Amino acid sequence: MSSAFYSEEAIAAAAAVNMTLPPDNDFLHQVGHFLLHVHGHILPRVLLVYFLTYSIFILIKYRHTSISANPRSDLPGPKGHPLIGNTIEMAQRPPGSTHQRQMGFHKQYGKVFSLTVLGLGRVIHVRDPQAVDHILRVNFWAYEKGGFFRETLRPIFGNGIFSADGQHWRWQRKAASKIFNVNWYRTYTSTIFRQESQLVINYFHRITDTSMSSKSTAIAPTEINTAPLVEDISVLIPPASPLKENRVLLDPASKVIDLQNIFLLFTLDSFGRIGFGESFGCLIDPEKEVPFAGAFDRLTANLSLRFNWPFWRWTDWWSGNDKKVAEDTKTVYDFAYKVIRRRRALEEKTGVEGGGVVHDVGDEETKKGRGVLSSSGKDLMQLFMEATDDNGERLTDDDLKDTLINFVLAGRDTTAQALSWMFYLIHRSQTRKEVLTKLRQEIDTVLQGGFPTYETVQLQKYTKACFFETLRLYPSVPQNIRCVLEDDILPGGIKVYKGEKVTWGIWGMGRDTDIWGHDAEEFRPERWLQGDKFPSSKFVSFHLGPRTCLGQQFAYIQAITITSMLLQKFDFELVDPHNEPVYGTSLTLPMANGLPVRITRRRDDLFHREE
Ligand code: HEM
Repeated sequence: MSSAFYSEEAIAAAAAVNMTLPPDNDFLHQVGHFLLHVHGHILPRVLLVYFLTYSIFILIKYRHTSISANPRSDLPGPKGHPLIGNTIEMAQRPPGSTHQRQMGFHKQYGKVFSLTVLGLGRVIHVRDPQAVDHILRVNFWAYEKGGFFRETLRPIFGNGIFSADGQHWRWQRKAASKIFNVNWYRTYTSTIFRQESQLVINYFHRITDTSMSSKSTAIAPTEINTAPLVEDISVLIPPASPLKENRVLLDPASKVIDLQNIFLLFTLDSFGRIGFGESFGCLIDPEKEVPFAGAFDRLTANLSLRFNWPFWRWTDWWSGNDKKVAEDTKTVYDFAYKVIRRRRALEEKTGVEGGGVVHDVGDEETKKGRGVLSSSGKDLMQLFMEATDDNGERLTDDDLKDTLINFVLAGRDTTAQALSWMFYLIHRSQTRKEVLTKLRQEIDTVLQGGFPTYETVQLQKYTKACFFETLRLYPSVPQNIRCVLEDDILPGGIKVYKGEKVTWGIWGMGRDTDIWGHDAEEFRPERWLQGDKFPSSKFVSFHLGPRTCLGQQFAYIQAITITSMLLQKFDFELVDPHNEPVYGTSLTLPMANGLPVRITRRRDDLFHREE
């Protein structure tokens, strides 16, 4: 048999097994040839044409936006590059420029503008208190933190309250709300703030009263009245470590210290005691590195960079940064688990949830009969270990770890940074001298040389106004973002679609003359004393609505306590009183180079108190 269609081999193979081949006709022949031809020549061309047409379509569609964002001609904003939108510009964040740049865009495009960034999609920037109120309060459930926020910040927030959404967030909020109450502030936290402020004062006395080297500034442990509660505190205090990179005592001879660093140590030690009953021991020797604090700082700074840089997984791997993040995460987690294990052991020993720890923090002042109430209270760890969720379940060790880390972030950096900006503002050359005079007058009048308590803090309206005025100009959380869960219309008629992001710059809103009047840029605490609403709803530094900051009172009691105690005893002089400190890149608003100040004993200390 011969055939034009079948090959010799095919015919031979069919004969060998007695198989009859289908008829060899022209039609089949032609179909076969056609397919071969298409496969060999035309198909790649068809695919190529399809690919080119599709690419041109994509290039035209996303000529100014990132590939993940739907083009919107109804929104103004800086033109982006094809396919990547504004990704490159947004990734460039030299210290001290991010918020000014956002303000510049608002000036150019108005109250709303939008950008597109790979990985984030369309990000709509709003600068209208009504729109922010709508997102955070009025239509709260149409917005969430979202997967992007959670994944980017997972190493630090885990599933804690800051990154949780929906039911998981609601439960955590409910449990924490019960804890942050007036009674807890009055009997427990206020006392700890006072005791920790006293440690700072002791350290400052050593600097002002002697000429010394940085070595001799360590406070002898016996002088510390931190009342460690769970047996041996030394297990938690990090072992002796090298001198810090960020020094506290910058120049012993001229008594220059980095005040921001001191405030960070103060809030961390206070939080250690309030959070789990044990000080981190930072104020024992402020010059020594505390591994937990170092790791924590690097982690927050590193993770905040990931927000606007979609390629961080690859670049971090390439630069080895992912290893640093992993190391720092481990240091932070190890510490948290150590605290939890100790509590679990106590729980087992006592048979009571959390070990039933109640701290007696009655201090020296009570013993000296200076009218300060003896205090006792449960720490956050105890309160969270007692709590149950809606199904009656207790928190797991992982939940507790996330809770602890979330609260350290909430309670440490925010207040310490706000305090630093406040001391800068009240002492800089541009601020009226009268502000510091009024502040001191109020402190002296209310306290009469005594110690602040929960009750006296409530009377210090001017001090509180200084704190809020600081947070208006230098909000500890300078920018915030939400993911749109369902299509919505913002006040002013701006449409937002599911999956898009909305963001608002708190830093810029605090300086907006449309919101705060012509003197918006001026530090004027008096603006808080005009009405009876304190704070006003246009002030979003503590957030609004159901996710409002839970620690607002905590923060100002702490800030007013240490401010009062320091200004009672010391004069502060900025090393550079004329220039604004540069802020650093982080989730919060640190001063990139700290706050160098010269300290001396207060010249007009009317109520000299024996320490
Ligand atoms: C000056 C000090 C502080 C400022 C400016 C501040 C500001 C804020 C802001 C803006 C938020 C909203 C974050 C968001 O959901 O995107 C927030 C939430 C929160 N803050 Fe503060 N905070 C301060 C101090 C504190 C302190 C000292 C604590 C606790 C010890 C605390 C506990 C919390 C908690 C638990 C939340 C989460 C609330 C929730 O999601 O339901 N904050 N804070």
